[in-house]
Amino acid sequence: MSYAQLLAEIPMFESLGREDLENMSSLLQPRRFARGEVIFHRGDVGTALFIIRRGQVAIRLSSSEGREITLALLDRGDAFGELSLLDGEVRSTDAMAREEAHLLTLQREDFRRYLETRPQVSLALLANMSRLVRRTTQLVYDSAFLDARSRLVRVLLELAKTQGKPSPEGLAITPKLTQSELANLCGVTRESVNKWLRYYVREGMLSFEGGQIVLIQPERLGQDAE
Ligand SMILES: Nc1ncnc2c1ncn2[C@@H]1O[C@@H]2COP(=O)(O)O[C@H]2[C@H]1O
Repeated sequence: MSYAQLLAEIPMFESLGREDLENMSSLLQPRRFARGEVIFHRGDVGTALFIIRRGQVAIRLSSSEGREITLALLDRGDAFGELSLLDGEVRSTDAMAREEAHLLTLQREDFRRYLETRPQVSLALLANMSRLVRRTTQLVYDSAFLDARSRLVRVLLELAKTQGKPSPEGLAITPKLTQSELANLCGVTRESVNKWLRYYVREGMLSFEGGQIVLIQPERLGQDAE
């Protein structure tokens, strides 16, 4: 698939016409990262926007004692690294390739030129940033008001909504997540995740298929954690 076709699938650039897409394609640089490789660190200077062609990228924060929170799991067609290009500050998070990742970069000046000359791209970017602020607010709400079980359920339901695929038993969460990764996404301990996953398997609301979590009865799961 050509770069222009991929760009046309990205909500931020979907308003661009064919000529703009071809033009932007010619400005993209391919970059490959091995599984587990760091794409950038929090605090690095941001010089480019990243677009995912293949693979999965985790947007993460880590503490000096080695604790981690995963803010988002991104895959094909997602773009990241826009914040530092907009405000000129350093990278706000770490980004790491969860599996071999084929990325494209668009340099800051080129990205900004599209924002300045194509209002639809700026509006789509604002919509994207609104979602990001909402998700971050939700994260603050969850950490302040929800217990471990409800946070786990909320993250499972969100993953199923954004990255779920129908499976024979229910709705499979496509990224294969270890319990530690799930714990990092929920901001709870791995032990809690283990305890509640086993509970929901026993209750018949959840199962595992080839390493993927399957929500058998998402509605019941949602009601259970309310
Ligand atoms: N809370 C968040 N949820 C999802 N993505 C984020 C969040 N915070 C930052 N990012 C992305 O991670 C990137 C890190 O580098 P930037 O700060 O340049 O741009 C950031 C956004 O693209």
